[in-house]
Amino acid sequence: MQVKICGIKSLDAAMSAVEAGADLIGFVFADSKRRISPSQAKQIADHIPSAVKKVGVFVNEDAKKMTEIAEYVGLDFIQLHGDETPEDAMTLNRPIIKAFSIDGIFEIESYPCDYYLIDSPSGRYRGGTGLPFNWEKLHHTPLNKDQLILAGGLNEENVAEAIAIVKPALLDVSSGVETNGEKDPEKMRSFVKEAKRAFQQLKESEGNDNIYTTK
Ligand SMILES: O=C(O)c1ccccc1N[C@@H]1O[C@H](COP(=O)(O)O)[C@@H](O)[C@H]1O
Repeated sequence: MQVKICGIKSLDAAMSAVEAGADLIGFVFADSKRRISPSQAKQIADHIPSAVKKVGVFVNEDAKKMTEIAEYVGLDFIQLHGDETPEDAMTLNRPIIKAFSIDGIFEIESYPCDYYLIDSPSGRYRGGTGLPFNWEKLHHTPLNKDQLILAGGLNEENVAEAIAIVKPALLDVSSGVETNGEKDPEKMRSFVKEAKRAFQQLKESEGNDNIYTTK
């Protein structure tokens, strides 16, 4: 299981996310209090080890512009967080993360993407609401867990329960690792530590279940 820390706006925040153990970091290029320009993102991205993947978050952006920004910044993934059509996604030059609201997951079927990100319904902006949804709703959805990213209001207190219920391949967090609107190094460390601990515990319990059921 991997952790993405989204809404990175400064080199300090990016380095703290890397030190905390984030596997991916996200830059928001959409209407948001976390919006960053492509040139600011490039200055940060140039200092990030290549093992940490860089994700650009877009909302209903022109496909040609997304491709240009991805090339310029050196993005590893494009995250589509709006109403982008499958045709839009197919023209892009990077692996795709497609965000769906928990209220719109019926649209997931056959969308051409590498990961499905399930988020809470939009608030003022299309994402980054800091609000969790009822994770049990995902139990009734036949999704490939290897492609599933869970987002929406995750934090150090609720992440273990979220992992136990949803068992996603990847977690995405933004608001839950901030204090007064800025990324908080201590919260990022605690979040990643707790997420990895909970995942390890889940793996061990599933391993034990397997041993038990094969006896
Ligand atoms: O973070 C934002 O401001 C944002 C704005 C527009 C689209 C997506 C955005 N972020 C994504 O929102 C979710 C959940 O964030 P949170 O943990 O609830 O704050 C996550 O996928 C971010 O990538």
